[in-house]
Amino acid sequence: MRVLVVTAVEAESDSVAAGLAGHVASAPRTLASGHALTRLAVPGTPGTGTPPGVVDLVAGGVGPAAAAVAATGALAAAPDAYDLVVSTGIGGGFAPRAPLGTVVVSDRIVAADLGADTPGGFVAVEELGFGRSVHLPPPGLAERIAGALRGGGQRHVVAPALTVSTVTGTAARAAELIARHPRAASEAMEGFGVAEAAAAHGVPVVEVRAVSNAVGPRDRAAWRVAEALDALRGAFRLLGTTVFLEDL
Ligand SMILES: O=C(O)c1cccc(C(=O)CC[C@H]2O[C@@H](n3cnc4c(=O)[nH]cnc43)[C@H](O)[C@@H]2O)c1
Repeated sequence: MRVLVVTAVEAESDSVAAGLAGHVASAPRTLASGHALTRLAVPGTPGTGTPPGVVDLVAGGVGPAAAAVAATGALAAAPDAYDLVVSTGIGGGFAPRAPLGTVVVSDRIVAADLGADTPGGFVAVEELGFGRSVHLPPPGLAERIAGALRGGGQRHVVAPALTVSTVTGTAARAAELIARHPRAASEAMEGFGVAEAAAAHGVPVVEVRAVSNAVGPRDRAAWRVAEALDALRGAFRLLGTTVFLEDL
């Protein structure tokens, strides 16, 4: 399978690369968007019929717009080159569903603040008649990814992944989001941007987040980024030997 993996920062894409055991990395090439794309050739498993895979990595920057630009740069540079796009990196977790270190696999990718604030509360963009705020991964993909993580003992949850442009910093905001999205497990800033680019190019998308902090009152001291990056590496180690080498 040919997979495009979009992260926000290099530390996240480095964790993904470290997890894809046995890969052979090419020298980075620069996309027209200015982003560096690194290609990993992931060997198949001889004698099992598992084909080799290709994973391209791009660190596109923080936020949905930057992520959309980077994903579009890679997708437009190689039309029909990808079977799947993955938005991944660290993210906030909604307690109690996603404690620190949990890997959240999206069954929905939601732009949680795309809409209008009104006296009656938030109105999503589709209710305003201007488009969409939800993208869905292919049926069954999140469960297949979860199966690979479960097999490797990685703590994980299949749930909606929220995308915001402003990191939640209060309990009230966290409560507002979970009231609108009761099953949500993660909050990050790039997923929906990557999903929009993938949809525009007709390529399936999924989001995979490793929880670095609790969504709620701002407490930077409580963030556990290194642990989350390690969980991300572990998740992609498992995915690189199973899901990423299968056909969608
Ligand atoms: O609150 C701060 O002072 C602060 C300082 C530096 C960076 C941040 C970020 O929020 C980094 C956002 C970056 O990390 C992802 N991320 C991780 N946890 C969350 C979260 O709880 N909510 C949203 N995004 C999160 C995100 O995808 C970005 O790439 C804050």
